[in-house]
Amino acid sequence: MTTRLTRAAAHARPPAPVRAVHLGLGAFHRAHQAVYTMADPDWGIAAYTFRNTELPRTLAEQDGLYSLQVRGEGEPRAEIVDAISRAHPGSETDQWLADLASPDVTLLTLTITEAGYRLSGDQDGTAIGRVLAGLRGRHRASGAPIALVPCDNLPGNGGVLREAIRTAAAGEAPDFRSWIEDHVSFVDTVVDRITPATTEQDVTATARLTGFEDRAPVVTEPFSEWLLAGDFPLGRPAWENSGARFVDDLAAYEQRKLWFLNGAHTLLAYAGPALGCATVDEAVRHPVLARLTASWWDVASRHASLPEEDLADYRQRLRQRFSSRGVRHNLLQIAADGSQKIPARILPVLRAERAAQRMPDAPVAALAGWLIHLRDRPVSDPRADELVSLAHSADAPRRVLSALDVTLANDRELVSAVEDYVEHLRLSAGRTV
Ligand SMILES: NC(=O)c1ccc[n+]([C@@H]2O[C@H](COP(=O)([O-])OP(=O)(O)OC[C@H]3O[C@@H](n4cnc5c(N)ncnc54)[C@H](O)[C@@H]3O)[C@@H](O)[C@H]2O)c1
Ligand SMILES: O=P(O)(O)OC[C@@H](O)[C@@H](O)[C@H](O)[C@H](O)CO
Repeated sequence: MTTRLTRAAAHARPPAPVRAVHLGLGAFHRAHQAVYTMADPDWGIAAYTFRNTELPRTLAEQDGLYSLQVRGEGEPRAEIVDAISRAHPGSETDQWLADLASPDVTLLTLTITEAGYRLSGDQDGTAIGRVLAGLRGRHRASGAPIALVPCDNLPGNGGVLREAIRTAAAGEAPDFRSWIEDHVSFVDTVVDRITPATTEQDVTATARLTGFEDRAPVVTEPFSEWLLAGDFPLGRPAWENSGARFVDDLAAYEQRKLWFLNGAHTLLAYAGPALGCATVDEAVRHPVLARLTASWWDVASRHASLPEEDLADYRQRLRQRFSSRGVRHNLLQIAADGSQKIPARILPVLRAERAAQRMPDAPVAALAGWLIHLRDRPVSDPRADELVSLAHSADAPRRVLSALDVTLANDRELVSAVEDYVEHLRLSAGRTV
Protein backbone atom coordinates (compact mmCIF):
# COMPACT_ATOMS: atom_id res chain seq x y z
CA MET A 1 0.00 0.00 0.00
CA THR A 2 1.32 3.45 -0.87
CA THR A 3 0.76 6.67 1.08
CA ARG A 4 -0.56 9.76 -0.67
CA LEU A 5 2.29 12.24 -1.20
CA THR A 6 1.92 15.36 0.98
CA ARG A 7 4.40 17.48 2.96
CA ALA A 8 3.27 15.87 6.21
CA ALA A 9 3.60 12.32 4.88
CA ALA A 10 7.01 13.02 3.32
CA HIS A 11 8.27 14.93 6.41
CA ALA A 12 9.07 17.79 4.04
CA ARG A 13 9.77 21.37 5.13
CA PRO A 14 6.89 23.86 5.03
CA PRO A 15 6.55 25.64 1.68
CA ALA A 16 9.32 28.25 1.26
CA PRO A 17 8.21 31.89 0.82
CA VAL A 18 7.35 32.59 -2.81
CA ARG A 19 10.12 34.67 -4.34
CA ALA A 20 10.09 33.17 -7.85
CA VAL A 21 7.22 32.69 -10.28
CA HIS A 22 7.21 30.18 -13.13
CA LEU A 23 5.04 30.17 -16.23
CA GLY A 24 4.61 26.91 -18.20
CA LEU A 25 4.47 24.31 -15.46
CA GLY A 26 5.33 21.10 -17.30
CA ALA A 27 7.78 18.23 -17.03
CA PHE A 28 10.88 20.24 -17.84
CA HIS A 29 10.45 22.95 -15.22
CA ARG A 30 10.03 20.26 -12.58
CA ALA A 31 13.18 18.37 -13.69
CA HIS A 32 15.32 21.47 -14.09
CA GLN A 33 14.69 24.95 -12.64
CA ALA A 34 12.72 23.62 -9.65
CA VAL A 35 15.54 21.21 -8.80
CA TYR A 36 18.16 23.99 -8.94
CA THR A 37 15.91 26.18 -6.78
CA MET A 38 15.34 23.42 -4.21
CA ALA A 39 18.99 23.67 -3.17
CA ASP A 40 18.33 27.17 -1.80
CA PRO A 41 15.78 26.77 1.02
CA ASP A 42 14.93 30.49 1.14
CA TRP A 43 13.24 30.42 -2.23
CA GLY A 44 9.83 29.01 -3.09
CA ILE A 45 8.16 28.98 -6.51
CA ALA A 46 4.60 29.84 -7.48
CA ALA A 47 4.13 27.84 -10.69
CA TYR A 48 1.44 28.53 -13.29
CA THR A 49 0.20 26.84 -16.41
CA PHE A 50 -2.47 28.35 -18.59
CA ARG A 51 -3.16 25.24 -20.66
CA ASN A 52 -3.00 22.24 -18.35
CA THR A 53 -5.56 22.55 -15.54
CA GLU A 54 -5.08 18.99 -14.24
CA LEU A 55 -1.40 19.24 -13.25
CA PRO A 56 -1.67 22.30 -10.94
CA ARG A 57 -4.69 20.71 -9.27
CA THR A 58 -2.77 17.48 -8.67
CA LEU A 59 0.27 19.34 -7.38
CA ALA A 60 -1.88 21.49 -5.08
CA GLU A 61 -3.33 18.28 -3.61
CA GLN A 62 0.25 17.12 -3.01
CA ASP A 63 1.26 20.44 -1.34
CA GLY A 64 3.45 21.20 -4.41
CA LEU A 65 5.50 18.02 -3.96
CA TYR A 66 6.35 15.50 -6.67
CA SER A 67 8.88 12.74 -7.20
CA LEU A 68 11.76 13.10 -9.62
CA GLN A 69 12.97 9.78 -10.91
CA VAL A 70 16.48 9.90 -12.37
CA ARG A 71 17.21 7.08 -14.77
CA GLY A 72 20.65 6.47 -16.25
CA GLU A 73 22.64 3.35 -16.85
CA GLY A 74 22.56 2.12 -13.22
CA GLU A 75 19.72 1.68 -10.76
CA PRO A 76 17.07 4.40 -10.96
CA ARG A 77 16.83 6.76 -7.99
CA ALA A 78 14.02 9.03 -6.91
CA GLU A 79 13.84 12.15 -4.77
CA ILE A 80 10.98 14.32 -3.60
CA VAL A 81 11.22 17.87 -4.93
CA ASP A 82 9.78 20.53 -2.61
CA ALA A 83 10.63 23.83 -4.36
CA ILE A 84 7.10 24.50 -5.62
CA SER A 85 5.28 26.28 -2.81
CA ARG A 86 2.11 26.83 -4.82
CA ALA A 87 0.78 25.55 -8.17
CA HIS A 88 -1.99 27.37 -9.99
CA PRO A 89 -4.04 26.96 -13.14
CA GLY A 90 -3.89 30.07 -15.29
CA SER A 91 -7.56 30.73 -14.60
CA GLU A 92 -6.42 32.11 -11.23
CA THR A 93 -5.63 35.41 -12.88
CA ASP A 94 -5.89 37.53 -9.74
CA GLN A 95 -3.29 35.37 -7.99
CA TRP A 96 -1.01 35.58 -11.04
CA LEU A 97 -1.28 39.37 -11.07
CA ALA A 98 -0.74 39.56 -7.30
CA ASP A 99 2.36 37.35 -7.49
CA LEU A 100 3.91 39.37 -10.29
CA ALA A 101 3.10 42.63 -8.51
CA SER A 102 4.69 41.48 -5.26
CA PRO A 103 8.06 43.09 -4.46
CA ASP A 104 8.99 39.81 -2.72
CA VAL A 105 9.01 38.18 -6.15
CA THR A 106 12.29 38.88 -7.90
CA LEU A 107 12.16 36.70 -10.99
CA LEU A 108 9.93 34.91 -13.46
CA THR A 109 11.16 31.79 -15.25
CA LEU A 110 9.35 30.56 -18.35
CA THR A 111 9.05 27.28 -20.27
CA ILE A 112 6.31 28.06 -22.76
CA THR A 113 7.76 26.15 -25.74
CA GLU A 114 9.32 27.82 -28.79
CA ALA A 115 5.86 28.60 -30.17
CA GLY A 116 4.93 30.51 -27.02
CA TYR A 117 7.16 33.45 -28.01
CA ARG A 118 5.42 33.94 -31.35
CA LEU A 119 3.32 37.06 -31.64
CA SER A 120 0.16 37.00 -33.69
CA GLY A 121 -2.35 39.83 -33.56
CA ASP A 122 -4.21 39.99 -30.26
CA GLN A 123 -1.97 39.00 -27.33
CA ASP A 124 -4.80 38.56 -24.81
CA GLY A 125 -4.70 35.06 -23.40
CA THR A 126 -1.25 34.30 -24.79
CA ALA A 127 1.77 33.75 -22.56
CA ILE A 128 3.29 37.05 -23.70
CA GLY A 129 -0.02 38.87 -23.08
CA ARG A 130 -0.19 37.46 -19.56
CA VAL A 131 3.41 38.38 -18.78
CA LEU A 132 2.73 41.89 -20.05
CA ALA A 133 -0.37 42.15 -17.83
CA GLY A 134 1.74 41.02 -14.87
CA LEU A 135 4.42 43.61 -15.62
CA ARG A 136 1.78 46.32 -15.98
CA GLY A 137 0.48 45.47 -12.49
CA ARG A 138 4.00 45.42 -11.05
CA HIS A 139 4.77 48.81 -12.57
CA ARG A 140 1.60 50.25 -10.99
CA ALA A 141 2.06 48.54 -7.62
CA SER A 142 5.68 48.91 -6.58
CA GLY A 143 7.68 49.41 -9.75
CA ALA A 144 10.27 47.00 -8.31
CA PRO A 145 12.64 45.56 -10.90
CA ILE A 146 12.31 41.94 -11.99
CA ALA A 147 14.35 39.40 -13.97
CA LEU A 148 12.65 37.39 -16.72
CA VAL A 149 14.40 34.08 -17.36
CA PRO A 150 13.18 32.17 -20.43
CA CYS A 151 14.23 28.50 -20.37
CA ASP A 152 13.13 27.39 -23.82
CA ASN A 153 15.41 26.09 -26.57
CA LEU A 154 15.61 29.25 -28.64
CA PRO A 155 18.72 31.11 -29.80
CA GLY A 156 19.08 34.32 -27.78
CA ASN A 157 15.99 33.44 -25.71
CA GLY A 158 16.37 36.50 -23.45
CA GLY A 159 16.50 38.79 -26.50
CA VAL A 160 13.58 36.97 -28.14
CA LEU A 161 11.48 37.51 -25.00
CA ARG A 162 12.55 41.18 -24.78
CA GLU A 163 11.47 41.77 -28.40
CA ALA A 164 8.16 39.96 -27.87
CA ILE A 165 7.41 42.06 -24.77
CA ARG A 166 8.48 45.29 -26.49
CA THR A 167 6.29 44.55 -29.49
CA ALA A 168 3.31 43.54 -27.35
CA ALA A 169 3.78 46.74 -25.31
CA ALA A 170 3.88 49.01 -28.36
CA GLY A 171 0.46 50.56 -27.60
CA GLU A 172 1.07 50.95 -23.86
CA ALA A 173 1.64 54.21 -21.95
CA PRO A 174 5.14 55.66 -22.49
CA ASP A 175 6.03 55.59 -18.76
CA PHE A 176 5.26 51.87 -18.59
CA ARG A 177 7.29 51.22 -21.76
CA SER A 178 10.30 53.05 -20.35
CA TRP A 179 9.90 51.22 -17.01
CA ILE A 180 10.17 47.94 -18.94
CA GLU A 181 13.40 49.16 -20.57
CA ASP A 182 14.92 50.25 -17.24
CA HIS A 183 13.56 47.77 -14.72
CA VAL A 184 13.00 44.47 -16.49
CA SER A 185 16.07 42.35 -17.01
CA PHE A 186 15.95 39.70 -19.75
CA VAL A 187 18.32 36.86 -18.93
CA ASP A 188 19.70 34.57 -21.66
CA THR A 189 19.92 30.89 -20.84
CA VAL A 190 21.03 27.55 -22.23
CA VAL A 191 19.08 24.73 -20.57
CA ASP A 192 19.69 21.04 -20.89
CA ARG A 193 18.14 17.96 -19.32
CA ILE A 194 16.29 15.38 -21.39
CA THR A 195 12.85 15.04 -19.80
CA PRO A 196 10.20 13.14 -21.73
CA ALA A 197 6.48 13.31 -20.95
CA THR A 198 5.60 11.05 -18.01
CA THR A 199 3.85 7.76 -18.84
CA GLU A 200 1.54 5.60 -16.69
CA GLN A 201 4.39 3.07 -16.33
CA ASP A 202 6.56 5.90 -14.95
CA VAL A 203 3.87 6.66 -12.36
CA THR A 204 3.81 3.04 -11.21
CA ALA A 205 7.59 2.61 -11.23
CA THR A 206 8.10 5.84 -9.25
CA ALA A 207 5.57 4.82 -6.62
CA ARG A 208 7.49 1.56 -6.20
CA LEU A 209 10.69 3.53 -5.60
CA THR A 210 9.35 6.16 -3.20
CA GLY A 211 6.51 4.33 -1.49
CA PHE A 212 4.28 7.36 -2.18
CA GLU A 213 1.24 7.60 -4.38
CA ASP A 214 2.21 10.49 -6.65
CA ARG A 215 0.06 11.49 -9.65
CA ALA A 216 2.66 13.95 -10.97
CA PRO A 217 6.10 12.30 -11.03
CA VAL A 218 8.75 13.29 -13.56
CA VAL A 219 11.37 11.03 -15.12
CA THR A 220 14.64 12.52 -16.28
CA GLU A 221 18.28 11.71 -17.02
CA PRO A 222 21.25 12.21 -14.65
CA PHE A 223 22.79 14.93 -16.87
CA SER A 224 21.73 18.52 -16.22
CA GLU A 225 23.14 21.84 -17.39
CA TRP A 226 22.09 25.47 -16.92
CA LEU A 227 24.09 28.39 -18.28
CA LEU A 228 22.87 31.93 -17.72
CA ALA A 229 23.93 35.42 -18.78
CA GLY A 230 22.21 38.51 -17.43
CA ASP A 231 21.27 40.51 -14.36
CA PHE A 232 19.07 39.72 -11.37
CA PRO A 233 18.42 43.18 -9.90
CA LEU A 234 16.67 41.89 -6.76
CA GLY A 235 18.70 38.71 -6.32
CA ARG A 236 18.16 35.07 -7.15
CA PRO A 237 18.46 31.63 -5.59
CA ALA A 238 21.98 30.26 -5.26
CA TRP A 239 21.46 28.13 -8.36
CA GLU A 240 25.24 27.79 -8.66
CA ASN A 241 25.08 25.50 -5.60
CA SER A 242 23.45 22.94 -7.88
CA GLY A 243 25.86 23.52 -10.74
CA ALA A 244 24.33 26.42 -12.71
CA ARG A 245 27.01 28.55 -14.39
CA PHE A 246 26.86 32.32 -14.90
CA VAL A 247 28.81 33.43 -17.97
CA ASP A 248 29.25 36.62 -19.96
CA ASP A 249 28.60 35.19 -23.37
CA LEU A 250 26.43 32.19 -24.14
CA ALA A 251 26.68 32.17 -27.93
CA ALA A 252 29.08 29.24 -28.39
CA TYR A 253 27.31 27.05 -25.79
CA GLU A 254 23.94 27.90 -27.24
CA GLN A 255 25.10 26.94 -30.71
CA ARG A 256 26.51 23.66 -29.41
CA LYS A 257 23.29 22.80 -27.58
CA LEU A 258 20.88 23.85 -30.32
CA TRP A 259 22.81 22.38 -33.26
CA PHE A 260 24.26 19.21 -31.74
CA LEU A 261 21.55 18.11 -29.30
CA ASN A 262 18.37 19.74 -30.52
CA GLY A 263 19.40 19.60 -34.21
CA ALA A 264 20.04 15.86 -33.92
CA HIS A 265 16.73 15.45 -32.04
CA THR A 266 14.95 17.31 -34.85
CA LEU A 267 16.63 15.14 -37.51
CA LEU A 268 15.63 11.96 -35.64
CA ALA A 269 12.12 13.26 -34.87
CA TYR A 270 11.38 13.51 -38.61
CA ALA A 271 13.55 10.86 -40.26
CA GLY A 272 13.03 8.36 -37.38
CA PRO A 273 9.27 7.77 -37.69
CA ALA A 274 9.68 7.61 -41.49
CA LEU A 275 11.92 4.58 -40.83
CA GLY A 276 9.61 3.03 -38.25
CA CYS A 277 11.29 4.29 -35.04
CA ALA A 278 9.26 5.71 -32.13
CA THR A 279 11.85 6.86 -29.58
CA VAL A 280 15.27 8.50 -29.60
CA ASP A 281 17.06 5.47 -28.14
CA GLU A 282 15.48 3.23 -30.78
CA ALA A 283 16.39 5.68 -33.55
CA VAL A 284 20.08 5.95 -32.66
CA ARG A 285 20.31 2.15 -32.85
CA HIS A 286 18.91 2.14 -36.41
CA PRO A 287 21.91 1.91 -38.78
CA VAL A 288 20.66 4.54 -41.26
CA LEU A 289 19.73 7.00 -38.50
CA ALA A 290 22.94 6.39 -36.55
CA ARG A 291 24.91 7.21 -39.69
CA LEU A 292 22.81 10.31 -40.39
CA THR A 293 23.25 11.52 -36.80
CA ALA A 294 27.04 11.13 -37.01
CA SER A 295 26.99 12.84 -40.38
CA TRP A 296 24.93 15.73 -38.94
CA TRP A 297 27.46 16.20 -36.15
CA ASP A 298 30.37 16.13 -38.66
CA VAL A 299 28.70 18.77 -40.80
CA ALA A 300 27.71 20.95 -37.83
CA SER A 301 31.27 20.70 -36.45
CA ARG A 302 32.61 22.41 -39.59
CA HIS A 303 30.69 25.57 -38.71
CA ALA A 304 30.64 25.51 -34.90
CA SER A 305 32.61 27.99 -32.80
CA LEU A 306 33.86 25.77 -29.96
CA PRO A 307 37.17 23.92 -30.34
CA GLU A 308 37.11 20.49 -31.97
CA GLU A 309 38.02 18.67 -28.68
CA ASP A 310 35.04 20.22 -26.85
CA LEU A 311 32.73 19.19 -29.65
CA ALA A 312 34.13 15.66 -29.79
CA ASP A 313 33.58 15.31 -26.05
CA TYR A 314 30.04 16.72 -26.31
CA ARG A 315 29.22 14.31 -29.16
CA GLN A 316 30.52 11.38 -27.14
CA ARG A 317 28.27 12.31 -24.21
CA LEU A 318 25.31 12.87 -26.51
CA ARG A 319 25.74 9.39 -28.00
CA GLN A 320 25.46 7.95 -24.49
CA ARG A 321 22.54 10.17 -23.50
CA PHE A 322 20.57 9.45 -26.68
CA SER A 323 21.08 5.68 -26.46
CA SER A 324 20.09 5.42 -22.78
CA ARG A 325 17.09 3.16 -22.34
CA GLY A 326 16.39 4.94 -19.04
CA VAL A 327 14.63 7.90 -20.63
CA ARG A 328 12.60 6.88 -23.64
CA HIS A 329 11.97 10.11 -25.47
CA ASN A 330 9.07 9.90 -27.87
CA LEU A 331 10.02 11.26 -31.32
CA LEU A 332 6.54 12.59 -31.98
CA GLN A 333 6.82 14.76 -28.85
CA ILE A 334 10.01 16.31 -30.23
CA ALA A 335 8.43 16.66 -33.70
CA ALA A 336 6.02 19.39 -32.54
CA ASP A 337 6.49 22.96 -33.82
CA GLY A 338 9.00 22.17 -36.59
CA SER A 339 8.48 25.56 -38.22
CA GLN A 340 9.77 27.19 -35.01
CA LYS A 341 12.72 24.84 -34.52
CA ILE A 342 14.19 23.93 -37.94
CA PRO A 343 15.24 27.53 -38.73
CA ALA A 344 17.44 27.71 -35.60
CA ARG A 345 18.73 24.15 -35.51
CA ILE A 346 19.17 22.92 -39.08
CA LEU A 347 19.09 25.84 -41.52
CA PRO A 348 22.17 27.80 -40.33
CA VAL A 349 24.36 24.76 -41.00
CA LEU A 350 22.61 23.95 -44.27
CA ARG A 351 23.07 27.52 -45.51
CA ALA A 352 26.78 27.45 -44.68
CA GLU A 353 27.16 24.13 -46.51
CA ARG A 354 25.33 25.33 -49.61
CA ALA A 355 27.49 28.45 -49.64
CA ALA A 356 30.45 26.07 -49.81
CA GLN A 357 28.75 24.22 -52.72
CA ARG A 358 28.17 21.07 -50.67
CA MET A 359 24.97 19.02 -50.33
CA PRO A 360 25.08 17.43 -46.86
CA ASP A 361 22.73 14.46 -46.53
CA ALA A 362 21.72 14.88 -42.84
CA PRO A 363 20.02 18.30 -43.13
CA VAL A 364 18.45 17.16 -46.40
CA ALA A 365 17.15 14.05 -44.57
CA ALA A 366 15.73 16.26 -41.78
CA LEU A 367 13.82 18.37 -44.32
CA ALA A 368 12.63 15.29 -46.23
CA GLY A 369 11.48 13.67 -42.96
CA TRP A 370 9.67 16.88 -42.03
CA LEU A 371 7.84 16.84 -45.37
CA ILE A 372 6.72 13.24 -44.75
CA HIS A 373 5.69 14.24 -41.21
CA LEU A 374 3.59 17.12 -42.55
CA ARG A 375 1.91 14.80 -45.04
CA ASP A 376 1.37 11.69 -42.96
CA ARG A 377 1.07 12.54 -39.26
CA PRO A 378 -0.99 14.68 -36.92
CA VAL A 379 0.85 18.00 -37.01
CA SER A 380 1.20 20.18 -33.93
CA ASP A 381 2.62 23.50 -35.09
CA PRO A 382 1.37 27.10 -34.93
CA ARG A 383 1.61 27.10 -38.76
CA ALA A 384 0.09 23.62 -39.18
CA ASP A 385 -2.77 24.55 -41.55
CA GLU A 386 -0.55 26.42 -43.97
CA LEU A 387 2.26 23.84 -43.87
CA VAL A 388 0.06 20.75 -44.23
CA SER A 389 -1.63 22.32 -47.22
CA LEU A 390 1.75 23.18 -48.82
CA ALA A 391 3.02 19.65 -48.12
CA HIS A 392 0.13 18.20 -50.12
CA SER A 393 0.49 20.63 -53.02
CA ALA A 394 2.28 20.04 -56.31
CA ASP A 395 5.89 21.20 -55.99
CA ALA A 396 5.66 20.53 -52.23
CA PRO A 397 9.40 20.41 -51.35
CA ARG A 398 10.00 23.87 -52.80
CA ARG A 399 6.83 25.37 -51.35
CA VAL A 400 7.36 23.95 -47.86
CA LEU A 401 10.97 25.14 -47.89
CA SER A 402 9.84 28.57 -49.05
CA ALA A 403 7.70 28.82 -45.89
CA LEU A 404 10.97 28.81 -43.95
CA ASP A 405 13.52 30.41 -46.27
CA VAL A 406 12.87 31.73 -49.75
CA THR A 407 16.55 31.71 -50.73
CA LEU A 408 16.92 28.03 -49.89
CA ALA A 409 13.66 27.34 -51.72
CA ASN A 410 15.16 28.90 -54.86
CA ASP A 411 18.12 26.50 -54.65
CA ARG A 412 16.95 23.96 -57.24
CA GLU A 413 19.63 21.43 -56.46
CA LEU A 414 18.59 21.46 -52.79
CA VAL A 415 14.90 21.16 -53.56
CA SER A 416 15.55 18.20 -55.81
CA ALA A 417 17.82 16.59 -53.18
CA VAL A 418 14.99 16.89 -50.62
CA GLU A 419 12.53 15.38 -53.10
CA ASP A 420 14.89 12.46 -53.79
CA TYR A 421 15.43 11.92 -50.07
CA VAL A 422 11.69 11.66 -49.44
CA GLU A 423 11.68 8.79 -51.92
CA HIS A 424 14.83 7.34 -50.41
CA LEU A 425 13.28 7.32 -46.90
CA ARG A 426 10.09 5.74 -48.19
CA LEU A 427 12.03 3.02 -50.02
CA SER A 428 14.31 2.45 -47.02
CA ALA A 429 11.22 1.96 -44.88
CA GLY A 430 10.03 -0.63 -47.37
CA ARG A 431 7.06 1.54 -48.33
CA THR A 432 6.06 2.71 -51.75
CA VAL A 433 3.65 5.55 -52.47
N1 LIG B 1 11.48 18.37 -21.92
C1 LIG B 1 12.76 18.62 -22.16
O1 LIG B 1 13.60 17.71 -22.26
C2 LIG B 1 13.26 20.04 -22.30
C3 LIG B 1 14.62 20.29 -22.18
C4 LIG B 1 15.10 21.59 -22.41
C5 LIG B 1 14.20 22.60 -22.68
N2 LIG B 1 12.88 22.32 -22.75
C6 LIG B 1 11.98 23.43 -23.05
O2 LIG B 1 10.83 23.38 -22.24
C7 LIG B 1 9.67 23.40 -23.06
C8 LIG B 1 8.56 22.65 -22.36
O3 LIG B 1 8.93 21.30 -22.22
P1 LIG B 1 8.15 20.37 -21.20
O4 LIG B 1 8.83 19.05 -21.25
O5 LIG B 1 7.96 21.02 -19.91
O6 LIG B 1 6.74 20.24 -21.93
P2 LIG B 1 5.32 20.00 -21.23
O7 LIG B 1 4.43 19.61 -22.35
O8 LIG B 1 5.43 19.12 -20.06
O9 LIG B 1 4.90 21.45 -20.71
C9 LIG B 1 4.78 22.49 -21.61
C10 LIG B 1 4.28 23.73 -20.88
O10 LIG B 1 4.26 24.79 -21.84
C11 LIG B 1 2.94 25.35 -21.91
N3 LIG B 1 2.73 25.71 -23.32
C12 LIG B 1 2.68 24.88 -24.38
N4 LIG B 1 2.49 25.59 -25.51
C13 LIG B 1 2.42 26.88 -25.14
C14 LIG B 1 2.20 28.10 -25.85
N5 LIG B 1 2.06 28.13 -27.17
N6 LIG B 1 2.15 29.24 -25.13
C15 LIG B 1 2.30 29.22 -23.80
N7 LIG B 1 2.51 28.12 -23.07
C16 LIG B 1 2.56 26.96 -23.74
C17 LIG B 1 2.02 24.25 -21.43
O11 LIG B 1 0.85 24.81 -20.87
C18 LIG B 1 2.86 23.58 -20.35
O12 LIG B 1 2.74 24.28 -19.15
C19 LIG B 1 10.14 22.80 -24.40
O13 LIG B 1 9.34 23.22 -25.46
C20 LIG B 1 11.55 23.33 -24.50
O14 LIG B 1 11.55 24.63 -25.06
C21 LIG B 1 12.38 21.06 -22.56
O1 LIG C 1 10.56 20.86 -28.03
P1 LIG C 1 12.05 20.94 -28.20
O2 LIG C 1 12.54 20.37 -29.50
O3 LIG C 1 12.63 22.23 -27.81
O4 LIG C 1 12.53 19.94 -27.18
C1 LIG C 1 12.41 18.56 -27.40
C2 LIG C 1 13.72 17.90 -27.06
O5 LIG C 1 14.63 17.97 -28.12
C3 LIG C 1 14.31 18.64 -25.92
O6 LIG C 1 13.36 18.70 -24.92
C4 LIG C 1 15.55 18.01 -25.37
O7 LIG C 1 15.20 16.87 -24.67
C5 LIG C 1 16.17 19.01 -24.47
O8 LIG C 1 16.47 20.18 -25.16
C6 LIG C 1 17.33 18.46 -23.73
O9 LIG C 1 17.86 19.45 -22.96
